[in-house]
Amino acid sequence: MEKMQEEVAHLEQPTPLTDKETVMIQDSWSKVFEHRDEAGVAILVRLFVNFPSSKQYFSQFKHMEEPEELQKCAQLRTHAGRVMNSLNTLVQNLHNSDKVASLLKQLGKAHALRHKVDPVYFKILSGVILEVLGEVFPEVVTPDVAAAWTKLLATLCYEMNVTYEEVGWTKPPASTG
Ligand code: HEM
Repeated sequence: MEKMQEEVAHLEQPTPLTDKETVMIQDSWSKVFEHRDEAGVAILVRLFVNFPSSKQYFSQFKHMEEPEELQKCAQLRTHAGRVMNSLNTLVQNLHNSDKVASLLKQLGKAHALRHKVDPVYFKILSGVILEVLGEVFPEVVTPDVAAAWTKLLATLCYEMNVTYEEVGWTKPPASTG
């Protein structure tokens, strides 16, 4: 049964990443990014299988259930590539806080205004990213590395919520689709 948090507004702002955390994120990401296609697809398939309501935004696979079928779907693979490339740009710019802020603002605006994605799914996806990376890259994602990633993803979720509030996001009425 799909369980998700109802409320992610008013998350606390995480403290800025330390230099050590930044280096741990960049080093671990470079290893993950060598396998970006498989890693990205594994993360998104896990999201859509474990949290089926997150498929509602994707016309091509919102009714698909089988992981093998989801894995082959072009729209899923395209979004997986976009997620991995956006995270790569974010990770490469961690020393430039203005750039990080503008990347996250752009991401939040597009998902709030164009795709109308409920911000709760950023929190859910963050958990899935940590889970899958920990399983697939256990030597890379040590507890300290996982803690640094947890902080980065919490920052992403916090900034999504700030942007969603700024653009006046309101939850659309529940769909039966
Ligand atoms: C780390 C989190 C995420 C990143 C980096 C990301 C990145 C992107 C990018 C770069 C695009 C294409 C450019 C654009 O339209 O802005 C996109 C499109 C989209 N995203 Fe995300 N996304 C994330 C999370 C999510 C989540 C959690 C959902 C919904 C559950 C979602 C749903 C969509 C949809 C529906 C589109 C349009 C897809 C299409 O046109 O085929 N995204 N995303």
